[in-house]
Amino acid sequence: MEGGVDYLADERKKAEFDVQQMKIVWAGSHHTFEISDRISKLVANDPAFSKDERTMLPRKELFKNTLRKASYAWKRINDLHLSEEEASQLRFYVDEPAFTDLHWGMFIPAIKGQGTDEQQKKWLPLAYKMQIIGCYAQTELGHGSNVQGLETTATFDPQTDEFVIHSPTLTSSKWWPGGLGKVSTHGVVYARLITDGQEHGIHGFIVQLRRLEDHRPLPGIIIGDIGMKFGNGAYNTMDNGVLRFDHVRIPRDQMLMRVSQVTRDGKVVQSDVPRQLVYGTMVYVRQTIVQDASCALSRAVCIATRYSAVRRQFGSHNGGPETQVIDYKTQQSRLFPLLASAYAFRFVGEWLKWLYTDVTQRLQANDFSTLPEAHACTAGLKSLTTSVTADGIEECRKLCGGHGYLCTSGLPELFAVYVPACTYEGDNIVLMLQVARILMKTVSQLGSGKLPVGTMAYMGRIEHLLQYRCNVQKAEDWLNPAIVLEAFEARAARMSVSCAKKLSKFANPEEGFAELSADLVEAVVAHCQLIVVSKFIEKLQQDIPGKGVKQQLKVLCGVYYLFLLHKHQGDFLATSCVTPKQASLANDQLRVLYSQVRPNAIALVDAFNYTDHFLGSILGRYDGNVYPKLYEAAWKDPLNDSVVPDGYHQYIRPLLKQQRSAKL
Ligand SMILES: CCCCCCCC/C=C\CCCCCCC/C=C/C(=O)SCCNC(=O)CCNC(=O)[C@H](O)C(C)(C)COP(=O)(O)OP(=O)(O)OC[C@H]1O[C@@H](n2cnc3c(N)ncnc32)[C@H](O)[C@@H]1OP(=O)(O)O
Ligand SMILES: Cc1cc2nc3c(=O)[nH]c(=O)nc-3n(C[C@H](O)[C@H](O)[C@H](O)COP(=O)(O)OP(=O)(O)OC[C@H]3O[C@@H](n4cnc5c(N)ncnc54)[C@H](O)[C@@H]3O)c2cc1C
Repeated sequence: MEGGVDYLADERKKAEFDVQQMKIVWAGSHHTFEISDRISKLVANDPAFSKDERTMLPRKELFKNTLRKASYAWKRINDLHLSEEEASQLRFYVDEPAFTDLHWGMFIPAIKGQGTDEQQKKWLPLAYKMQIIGCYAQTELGHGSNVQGLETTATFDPQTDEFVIHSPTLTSSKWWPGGLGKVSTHGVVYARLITDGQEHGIHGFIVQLRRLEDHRPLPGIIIGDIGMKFGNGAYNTMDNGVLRFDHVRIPRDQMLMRVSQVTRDGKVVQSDVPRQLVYGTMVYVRQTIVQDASCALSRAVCIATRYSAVRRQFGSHNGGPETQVIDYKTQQSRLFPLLASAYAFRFVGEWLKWLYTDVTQRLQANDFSTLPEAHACTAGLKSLTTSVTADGIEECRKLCGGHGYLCTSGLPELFAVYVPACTYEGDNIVLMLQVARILMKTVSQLGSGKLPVGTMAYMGRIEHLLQYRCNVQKAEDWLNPAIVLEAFEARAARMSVSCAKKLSKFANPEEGFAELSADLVEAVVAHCQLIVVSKFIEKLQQDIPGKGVKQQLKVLCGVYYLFLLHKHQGDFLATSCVTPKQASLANDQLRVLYSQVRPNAIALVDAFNYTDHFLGSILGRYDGNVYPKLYEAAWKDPLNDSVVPDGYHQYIRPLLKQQRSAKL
């Protein structure tokens, strides 16, 4: 509590579980909880990190303010000797998109993943100390999704042992990289490698963009910001940039050479590392985006849940209080599945982080066998979780009625910052189609004796899944995880097999794939939902201490999968995985679970342990003191600086005068 009366105290008393233990489950461990709790408070209590008025600042001031915060954050990180984990928590809780996200989140990982040991030794210490600041310059004006279509060229000049980086067309201008527009001194620039007149595909190059002395662009380089983006404040704190090269020369050893090398005489040598590792940074970031989805969704859900308990509308009896809107079943059926999804994404994000760490360790030992699984899981889950989260934030805004539309609710800015996650790091549909290719390949190999592995292993039981009949007889049967898993597996397998059968009728598989792409995306959604459900169920098999904690998670898990079953009952019925009667029983059980969530709802969002600073929402205040604070905030709007607005004499008075004389 941050002082004063707690208007949600009665709600908190209803909790049937140990909230402190749930906070630890949410954080992942005691250790992460301790760090995130300490650092979030450190940020919240430091006025230099205040977020007030961010949505009202003009772009230049907003950007300068972000620079100030980023530089102050760096000072705090050094003064307090924060570890890497603490530093990244600090940047997270400062909660303002900035060039540092790209420097730490993409530039450094690109060098780590694609640079040789020597290159890492040379560049990483400079980057770690922020003596250089980097961005990830891949997307161009003409191409983003189609990476092979990038036009920037890197032509090897054997005379000088240099690459010549060039933007041959307007559409080859780099366009979008965050941190590029006004800050980065360097970039990992993706370009078409050309040696001896021959093309060798897309590779990354470390290119210095600005002079370290005065920050001016180096000769042959044009850089700027691409302009205002969606929303007030929001992602406009980021300098997404445009960049053009006019025959800019860099030394040969600035091509990232872990995947392929160019020798002194211009020969291209492939190492035994797969080519796809050039895309490795995207796999890394997609994995962090899945973790971030649970943060963004939980944040919106926390706001909507607290406000739904404060807000009362209709239903007063004999002058008593009106009904809290959270008690309306329609409110619960919109809000609680999102609450459950936030927890589900938390656990699948945790698992994905494990998978990524495992793949990285294998890659270091030259074992590339799990790379396709990592690509499929990161691409599919990034798509699924960001789409649900973006829609979920908007649903939370609607759940807060009119006040949700105010900037002071925090929801408009959260939405504006979050929605591009459906596009960056791979457009969600484009990524789903990548997973579809892998799914179809898996189905086509089923007869060959090659057993599917990892998250596709269930396909290995295809005969059984095609014959499966669900044996749910009463609503409570839907609480049995084994029954649920089989139903989700059968649905996903049948949808994939159905697509594969249709595909096989096309003489040209590429044409068939294009024609069936909408159906394929639906099959991929079913496959990805199965992954999330199965990881939630796996989580429940762990030892989870704390009174009532596991029980609450079971309820949320049930809400998550039964909501999906209800929402996608068309899929389940069309594939004969469940009967109409069983679908109806699932919905009956879902209603029972909603009533079990209700008394715990506030405690379940308290378990996210968000400070009021981080939430940035009057509606989501911990103490529920919404109305006086909304009233107070309105008066701080610059429009209320004067009683009579600027422009009155120019525009309003003449209008009123003209109407008066017309009447007379
Ligand atoms: C308010 C809060 C603010 C503060 C928040 C702080 C906390 C934030 C935390 C997290 C958020 C992170 C924020 C990030 C900021 C955003 C920055 C954005 C950056 C970008 O957008 S960078 C640019 C990203 N671009 C893309 O993603 C492009 C998408 N396109 C592609 O990936 C590819 O081109 C393609 C895969 C779609 C197609 O490529 P290509 O034609 O070459 O390939 P195919 O022929 O289809 O496939 C060939 C072969 O390769 C396999 N493959 C493809 N990709 C991969 C991969 N990545 N890894 C491994 N393998 C891959 C594919 O399966 C094929 O295999 P087979 O040959 O069939 O076996
Ligand atoms: C806020 C933000 C930050 C970004 N930061 C960076 C950065 O730091 N560095 C960087 O390099 N890039 C960055 N990007 C660029 C981003 O990665 C691309 O915008 C993204 O990969 C999508 O590519 P695109 O813009 O080419 O979309 P397009 O591919 O042009 O998509 C347009 C439409 O076409 C559809 N489509 C495209 N291809 C297919 C297909 N094969 N089949 C079916 N439908 C298809 C898409 O689904 C979409 O509906 C950023 C973008 C944003 C919005």
